[in-house]
Amino acid sequence: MRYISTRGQAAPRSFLEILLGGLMEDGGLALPEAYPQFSIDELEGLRGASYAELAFAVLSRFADDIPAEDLRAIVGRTYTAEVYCNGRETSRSAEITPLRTLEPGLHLLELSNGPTLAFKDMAMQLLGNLFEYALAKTGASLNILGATSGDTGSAAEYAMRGKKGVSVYMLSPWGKMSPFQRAQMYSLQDANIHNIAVRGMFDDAQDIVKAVSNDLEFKRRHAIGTVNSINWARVCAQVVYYFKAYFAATTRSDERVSFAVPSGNFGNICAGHIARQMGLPIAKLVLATNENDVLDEFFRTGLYRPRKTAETHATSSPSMDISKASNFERFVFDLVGRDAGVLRGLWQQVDSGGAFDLAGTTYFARIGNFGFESGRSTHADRLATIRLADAKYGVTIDPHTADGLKVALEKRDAEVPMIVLETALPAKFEETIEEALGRAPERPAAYADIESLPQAVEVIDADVAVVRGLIEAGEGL
Ligand SMILES: Cc1ncc(COP(=O)(O)O)c(C=O)c1O
Ligand SMILES: N[C@@H](CCOP(=O)(O)O)C(=O)O
Repeated sequence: MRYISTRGQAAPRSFLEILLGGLMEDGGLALPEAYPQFSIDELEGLRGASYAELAFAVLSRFADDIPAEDLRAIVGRTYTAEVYCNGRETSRSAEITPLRTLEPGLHLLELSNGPTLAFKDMAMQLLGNLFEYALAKTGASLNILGATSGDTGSAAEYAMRGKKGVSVYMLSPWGKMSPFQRAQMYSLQDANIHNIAVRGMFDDAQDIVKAVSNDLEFKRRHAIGTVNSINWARVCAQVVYYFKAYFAATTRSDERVSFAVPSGNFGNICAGHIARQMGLPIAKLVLATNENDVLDEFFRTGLYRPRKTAETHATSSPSMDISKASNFERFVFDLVGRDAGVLRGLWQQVDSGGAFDLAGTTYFARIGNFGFESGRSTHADRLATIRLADAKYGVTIDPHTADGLKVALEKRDAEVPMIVLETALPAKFEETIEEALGRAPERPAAYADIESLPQAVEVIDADVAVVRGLIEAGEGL
C-alpha cells in the first residue's frame, strides 16, 4: 500500500515511513492511494471476531510493510482486557469497546475504558507499540511533537512514557483544560515527557506543530514525529472500532447503522468516513459540534470558515474547542474527487487565514453521497442531555458524549440503529457533571487524588521559535 499526500507534491510513502514521519513533505496529510474494500461476504466472515482479530483484519490492509506475524503480535498485546478495563472493569472488558444499548435502536459505544479514560487510548496505545517496533528495527529515536485540547496529550504521554528512543513534547492550551485533564498530564515526571502550555487555544498549538513539521531541515535533524490525527496510524486504528460496533449492533452484514460522533479535530469521524469508504454499511455519519461550530456550518452550508483564536469559545466540552480541524483536509480531498490541485487551492486560502465556500459547486452537490449530517450543542443542551441520560437510561455521560447524544436524537431514523460514540468518561469533567446532576461522577481508584500531585509544565507564548528551542534543549539533557 502506497500513501499519497492530499497536497499531491510529495513522493508516495509506505506505512512505516508515514508512521514515523507524520506530516507529508509538502505539508499535506497522508492517505492510501485507494481504500481497501470489504465485501459483504468478507464482513460476514469477520462477525464474532475478537477486537484484536478485527484490528489485524483491518490494519493488515493498511500496514502491509509490517510482516503479518509481527502485526498480529502487536495488536494482540495492545488490545487486551487488562489495558482497556480502567475505571469500569466489567465482565465485558474483553470486548474492549462494549456496546451499551440505551433503548431499542439507540446505543452507546464505550471507547473510554483505556488508561486515560478517553477514546484517544484506542489508537494511542497501538501507536506506542508501533513506534517501539519501528524504532527497534533501525535503532533510531523520535521526538514526538503534539498538540492537545485535553485528551490526546495524556493518552500520548501514558502510551509513550518510558518508551526507549521516544521523547514527547506536548503543547496544551494554558488554562483551558479541566483540572483533571491538567493533572493527568502535568503530574507526569518521566524524563522523556515534556509538558508545554501555550497561551492561546488548541488551534495555536496545532499551528506550531505543523510549522515545526513543515521545517523539513529541523524535522530531519531532530527526527520529529507526530501523535495527533495528522498521523495516519492514529486514524486507521480508529477505523477498527467502527467495524467492532457494527457487528455488535447488527445480526447480518447487509444491515445498516448510523454513528453520531462528537467532533473537534475531525479525526474520529474521519475514521468513520474511511470505514464507510471501505464498504462498512454505514447509513449516516452524524457530526456533533459544541458552540465552536465551524464543521456544522460547513456540512449545512458548504462554507468552511475557520475561526480565529479570539472567536473560539472556551466551553464545557473543552476537548472540542477547535476551530481549524486538521483532518477535515482528508475528507475534502475525497470530496473534490482526490484532485490535489483543487485541494491545494482551497488550503492556500485556509492557511492564509481565509475561508472557502463550496456552496453551489459540483463538489458540494455530491456531499449527500458521503452520508454526513451535522448539528451543534450548547452548554444548556449538554446539561439537559446529561440529565436525560441519567434519568432515562441510568448512565452518566461526559459533556462531549452529551453533545453527540443530543445531535444523535435529532438526526436518527426510525429503522436504522444509531450508535453514539462515547469519547470520554465523566470523571474527567467533574464540574459540569456536578452542575448537571448535583453530584460528582464516579472516579477510578487510580485517579482518586490526582489533582493534589505536584505538577510540572513550562508556560510559553504561541511562538514556534520557543518550541524549537525547547526541543533542542531537551535533546541536550
Ligand atoms: C473527549 C473528546 N471528545 C471529542 C473529541 C473530538 O474528536 P476529534 O478531534 O477526533 O474530532 C475530542 C478530541 O479530539 C475529545 O477529546
Ligand atoms: N481533542 C483532541 C485534539 C487533538 O485531536 P487529535 O485527534 O488530532 O489528536 C485532544 O484531546 O487533544
